[in-house]
Amino acid sequence: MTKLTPIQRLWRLLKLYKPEIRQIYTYALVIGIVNLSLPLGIQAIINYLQTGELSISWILLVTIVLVGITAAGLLQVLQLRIVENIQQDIFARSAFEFAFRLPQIKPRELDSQHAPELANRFFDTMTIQKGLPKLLIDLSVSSFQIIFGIILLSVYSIYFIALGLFLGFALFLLVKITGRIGLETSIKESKYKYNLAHWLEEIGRVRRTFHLSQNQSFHLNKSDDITVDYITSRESHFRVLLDQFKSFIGFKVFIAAGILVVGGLLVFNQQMNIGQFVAAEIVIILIINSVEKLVSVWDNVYDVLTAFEKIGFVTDMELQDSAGKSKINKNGPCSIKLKNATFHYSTDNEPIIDNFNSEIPIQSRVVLTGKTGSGKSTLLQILAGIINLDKGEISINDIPYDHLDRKSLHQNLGVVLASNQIFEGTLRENILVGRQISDEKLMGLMTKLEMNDFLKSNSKGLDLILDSGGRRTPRCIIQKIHLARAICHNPGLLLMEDPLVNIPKEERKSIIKFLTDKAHQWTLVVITDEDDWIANSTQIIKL
Ligand SMILES: Nc1ncnc2c1ncn2[C@@H]1O[C@H](COP(=O)(O)OP(=O)(O)OP(=O)(O)O)[C@@H](O)[C@H]1O
Repeated sequence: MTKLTPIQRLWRLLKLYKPEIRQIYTYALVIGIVNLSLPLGIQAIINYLQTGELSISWILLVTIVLVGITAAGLLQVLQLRIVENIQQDIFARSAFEFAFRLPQIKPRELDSQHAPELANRFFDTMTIQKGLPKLLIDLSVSSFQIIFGIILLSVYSIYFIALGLFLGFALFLLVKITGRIGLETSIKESKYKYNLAHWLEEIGRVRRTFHLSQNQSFHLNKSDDITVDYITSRESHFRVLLDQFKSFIGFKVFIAAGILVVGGLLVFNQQMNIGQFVAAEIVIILIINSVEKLVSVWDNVYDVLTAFEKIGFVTDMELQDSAGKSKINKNGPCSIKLKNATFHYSTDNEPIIDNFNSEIPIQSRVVLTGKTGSGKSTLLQILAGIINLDKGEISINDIPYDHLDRKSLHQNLGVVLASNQIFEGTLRENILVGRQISDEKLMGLMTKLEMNDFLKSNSKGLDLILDSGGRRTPRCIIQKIHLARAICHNPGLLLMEDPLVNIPKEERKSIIKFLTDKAHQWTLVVITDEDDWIANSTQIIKL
């Protein structure tokens, strides 16, 4: 997939809001024209005043100028409303994009990434939200103001056209020369900002370790290193901004000098009256203010483009495809075949699973063993359809995984992973994860898993709120929640990674008996080296 540039990403987003942006720009155009009514009105008013008479025309002109200013203000209010709608929409889009994508990203994409850290990039949605009004309103209003101002000035004198052209060309050069380097330095600065946020999260995650080894100041030194990198790159970016600002001061002086000299000479030579001179001065001030706005918006342009780059890193990650159309029956029994299965991680050259063959009949009770690092967890993820083989074939009920509708596989699958999978939510939510199962059935299952004492010990029952990672929940209960989650929907295939290590020995036997009972039609594959599991197994696979 070809990687989009930040500017292409910006265009792609703006295209979604074409009608709204067209409205914003139409209003900007009208505002640009209406704003010129001020200098023109003042010019006419001065001319009238010079006649020494107060007339109806004078009152009419003052009224027109005031109506013009009010109309421009009202149009700006409308612009703000449209931009606010776009901002809210961007937030909602981004929230769903992240929530949808994070669980679906191909494991290969995450081989060298820490998935929770990727969520930090969501905060750049706010940078886009905040930057967009400046980009859409300030940029449009300022640009039209400059264009119309120069057109109006050119009516007064041909010299002003030259001045306008010079200004336009100089601005173009400024953007061309400093734009790319500005974006590069901004992206670099942002990289260190994320590195630091990630490191601070790591300190928070293992805070006890750092608390106990505070004397070593290791965490402070590392924070210091990243902060120095950030400040150095921020300084380079700031220098680009500063260069742009300095160039602007040069333009400002040049333009002011030009208009004062040219305007003054035109008045002396009676090619321009005082009213026109004052009007031209006001137009110039409007132009200079607009240029100033453009320069200050530029910082936002970098921020917004950088934010697109950062968010794009996540949204570019490939998602797991649903693959084929063949479905397996919900709650139906499952047999599995592996033929010359081969897999290697992108960070390793050697395959972890190399030409592996195996057959697992329906209702098997399989124990998966092998020394550490032999690839047991990897094989479990292959069986679950989480990671795809490089070579060879894996099939379930004789349907190759390539042709299998992954959704139907996941509906018929129960998985217990070794890692903690408790999220912040109620006990019920943690077990069901969106499945529709009655409380009565759930309570029956929890009795089987000997969780009644725990349920009785808290007054909230299934509505008990668990912390992220189940910080205040006993490890034994966490493991039982994982188990309940895996079997509550009576799957056809049950894959488990050391599912009972934290459960007291005396309870393990009865849970193993329950899980391996012939009454359950699931096919069970468990990574373990415990004798009780082996004693109840029908097949042992050694890696
Ligand atoms: N996401 C990954 N990216 C790169 N290498 C990985 C990844 N996950 C595992 N590995 C490597 O693959 C090898 C097999 O890992 P795996 O976890 O499958 O083995 P295991 O038999 O389950 O080990 P253990 O019994 O210690 O849990 C190890 O060398 C491990 O370092």
